[in-house]
Amino acid sequence: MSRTIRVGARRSPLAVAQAEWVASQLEAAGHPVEVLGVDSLGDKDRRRLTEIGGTGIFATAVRDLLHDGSIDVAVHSLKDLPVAPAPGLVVAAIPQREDVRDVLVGLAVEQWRDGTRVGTGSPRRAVQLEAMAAERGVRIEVVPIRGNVDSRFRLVSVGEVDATVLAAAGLLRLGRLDGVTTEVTEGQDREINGVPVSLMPVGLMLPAAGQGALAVECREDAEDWLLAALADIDHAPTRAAITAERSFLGTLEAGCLAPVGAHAVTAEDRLVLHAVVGPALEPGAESAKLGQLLKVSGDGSATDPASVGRALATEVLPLLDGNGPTAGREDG
Ligand SMILES: NCc1[nH]cc(CCC(=O)O)c1CC(=O)O
Repeated sequence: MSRTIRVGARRSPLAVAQAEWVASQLEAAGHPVEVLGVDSLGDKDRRRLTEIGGTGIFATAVRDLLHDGSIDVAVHSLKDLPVAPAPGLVVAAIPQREDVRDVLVGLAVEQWRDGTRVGTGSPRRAVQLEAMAAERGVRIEVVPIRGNVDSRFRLVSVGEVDATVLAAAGLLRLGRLDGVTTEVTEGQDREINGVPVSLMPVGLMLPAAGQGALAVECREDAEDWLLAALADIDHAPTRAAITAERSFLGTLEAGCLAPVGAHAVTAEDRLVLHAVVGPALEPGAESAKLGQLLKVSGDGSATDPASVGRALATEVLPLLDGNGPTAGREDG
């Protein structure tokens, strides 16, 4: 017997938009749905994520409601979800991924000079931004910022930083790239509220494992009709790609906030995984270790994506030489 599906997510504008999107998918399949917002510690605490400690702070509050039965389904950004499975819960659906790329918001790379201030709280983005700058012979200053999409945008508009990096998926889900997305090609500048934006090719800025994808989670003892409803919105190629990316991350034992980028693409029965591993580096710290930015690729069968991720990580581990991503943590 089916009934109204209660979908819970954090109360941030992006999390709510994501939950509404999942709700609309379920509604289209004929299921009545109700969306509930949940307050989480990660949203209330304004310190840097690297200071708060613990992984999955965004997921915990929503998961608590799954456990106590006040919601049936939780919607998370996959890239914020720890790799380790949550006891008693299952990721019952991974819907089709949104654009996986990052967007450069503000001053274009060609205009970066020594001392250009680029804001990001993400070690993954920081190491790649610094490498891009180094390639052009300039030293930028990476400024540790965080906050939601709108507040990060504002820091650029008011000149607090010259540029920042945001996930295209977040901007798209919030409708910020509406009307421009189909025309925006990589590197071609567009403007949002007078601020230039440009999609960064994955060859330049490798996204975080799981970026652009959602995890739709429920209790493992959920009723069959609910599991079936969620299975209907699962997207097998996205699940395979994410499985490879996360098994790479998990094998490196890098937290979800580590300076690691991973992006998998499936083509028929094959899966190709590209990854980048940076030195354990605090944003804003002196980055004399840029030579350690390691770019690797591997491929294998799309039917066993976890082993593709594991194999690539196993190749990388000896190269890290004790300087790899330890408890490095990432805000994006
Ligand atoms: N870490 C914050 C976060 N988690 C998910 C997204 C965007 C949506 C996505 O990547 O799926 C963002 C914002 C950002 O990185 O710009």
